Amino acid sequence: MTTARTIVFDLDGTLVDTAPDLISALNYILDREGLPAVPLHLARNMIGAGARRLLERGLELDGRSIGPEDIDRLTKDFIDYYAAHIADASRPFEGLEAALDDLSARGYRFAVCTNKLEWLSKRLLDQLGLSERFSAICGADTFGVSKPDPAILQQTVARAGGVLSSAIMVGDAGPDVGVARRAGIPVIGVEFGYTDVPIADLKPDRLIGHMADLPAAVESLILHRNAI
Ligand SMILES: O=C(O)COP(=O)(O)O
Ligand SMILES: [Mg+2]
Repeated sequence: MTTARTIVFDLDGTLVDTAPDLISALNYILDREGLPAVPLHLARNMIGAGARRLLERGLELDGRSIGPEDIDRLTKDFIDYYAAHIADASRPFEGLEAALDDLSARGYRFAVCTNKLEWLSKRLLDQLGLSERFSAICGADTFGVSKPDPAILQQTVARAGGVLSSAIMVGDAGPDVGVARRAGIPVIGVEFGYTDVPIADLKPDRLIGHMADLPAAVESLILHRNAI
């Protein structure tokens, strides 16, 4: 019996359009600190390196740099607020569930590898009714390393019961392409997510502009790999 192939997904900007709730939480903190709000279109591309980094980037926009203790305190407040509003406006990207149905019927299993905290990721996916679809949901605190460290991807695939040699990564930003490259697996980039560097410039193996195109991109990667 062969092990099911594993598709490992990034979460923010890949599975779920989380920017509205993340940026509301950021603006709640900025407002409390007496700083102006960051507009959604600017703030979207600051997502991707975890809550603390998002907050630091938000503060840097106003030329504010604060000490580690203040950042710790603000990060905690940010997470408390975000956790209470995690699925107010966040929704799966269009076509996600149909794409997962299609791929699952073809025998793929799924995992999540995100730089979000694990409990926040599980809470979000629970509230959207998506958790059951994933064999493993791993975040920046699950193994003590975050993307692009390849150890997080290796351990996520293992926790999902898969093997790295038949895994594919799907993501929207530099840490996702980086983690896949360093772990030696193919990567599909999505064009609808959050990234400061255009995803095409990061040269993923395939690029998709809509979730409906995911099954065909996966199959073409597998065909390509089998032909080598
Ligand atoms: O929340 C973040 O900053 C990153 O999350 P992601 O790794 O799922 O994109
Ligand atoms: Mg992302």
